Amino acid sequence: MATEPKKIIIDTDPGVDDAMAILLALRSPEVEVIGLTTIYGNVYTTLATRNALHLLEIAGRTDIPVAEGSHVTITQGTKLRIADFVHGADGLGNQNFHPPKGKPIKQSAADFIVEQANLYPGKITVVALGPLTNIALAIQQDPAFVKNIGQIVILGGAFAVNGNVNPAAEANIFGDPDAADIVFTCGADVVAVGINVTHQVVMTDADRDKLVCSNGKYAQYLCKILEVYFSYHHDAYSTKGVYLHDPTALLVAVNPSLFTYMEGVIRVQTSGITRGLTLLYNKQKRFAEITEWSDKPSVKVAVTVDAPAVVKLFMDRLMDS
Ligand SMILES: O=c1[nH]cnc2c1ncn2[C@@H]1O[C@H](CO)[C@@H](O)[C@H]1O
Repeated sequence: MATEPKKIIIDTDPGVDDAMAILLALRSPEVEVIGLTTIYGNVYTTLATRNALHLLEIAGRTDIPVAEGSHVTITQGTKLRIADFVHGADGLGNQNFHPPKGKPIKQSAADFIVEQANLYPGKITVVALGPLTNIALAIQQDPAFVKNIGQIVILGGAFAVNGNVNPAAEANIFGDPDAADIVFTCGADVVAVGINVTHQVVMTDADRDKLVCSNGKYAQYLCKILEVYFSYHHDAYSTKGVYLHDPTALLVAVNPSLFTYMEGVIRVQTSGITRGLTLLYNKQKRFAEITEWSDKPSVKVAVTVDAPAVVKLFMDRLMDS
């Protein structure tokens, strides 16, 4: 069974759970990480780039290029919502690591994504873990992109549940709703994993103790940066653990059969009090009138997850590193 690993680009705003997802990807033989692209969200883009380079140095994988992404939203907005209260001011649990030695490549994130999709038509999966600005830019930049890109896996949205920024909106979609609407309706093979799914995947305090006790190099690193993320969850959600948002979405690229999916058309609310709301039309009713969902392409949306299997895979791969 010598199947080629799937080539993935991780578009990321590291971020504690981004760090988890990146390290998990590097420990997953099913995928080959061919690049990291950066975006604002959990931190500003400049810091996201620095953290991406740092994580690759920790992992000994400085062969993987980092391309810096947009500093503004797709509508040139500069008033960004940064979730440093979830991850620490440095994005990685306030550890104040040394600056990385490496530098990002000259290409922008969107240019890199477009180039790779052209080089390997149908073969690249983008795993988008932050606001969708870079992906929307790639779509706008190259009319052939939606045909060339293999799949876009999106961590984002809150499907038929409350958001985590406010009751309407999930953080990544709220970060750039206009970009999200472009990506969801672009016609590419898109899979969305919302917080209705990731909130089922909890790494408990006991799991963290197991990581602490293991000799895994990546496990040890993660334990250093986890404190802020854990205490935020204890305060905000009264859970005895943290949500594994980004690693869960990454596992859609690694092993899609850990999830079940439905299909439908997703539109994003771009203004008003429900800005950032994701609304899935499941096509069960044929409406008499033309709607804003009519004639838009369908995407896949994760609906259930084998949460124990996801947590186990995450733990096993990080402890065995
Ligand atoms: O309460 C929150 N507010 C803002 N961002 C959050 C919160 N919890 C998690 N994340 C971040 O946003 C993505 C999931 O929506 C995750 O990447 C997580 O790191």
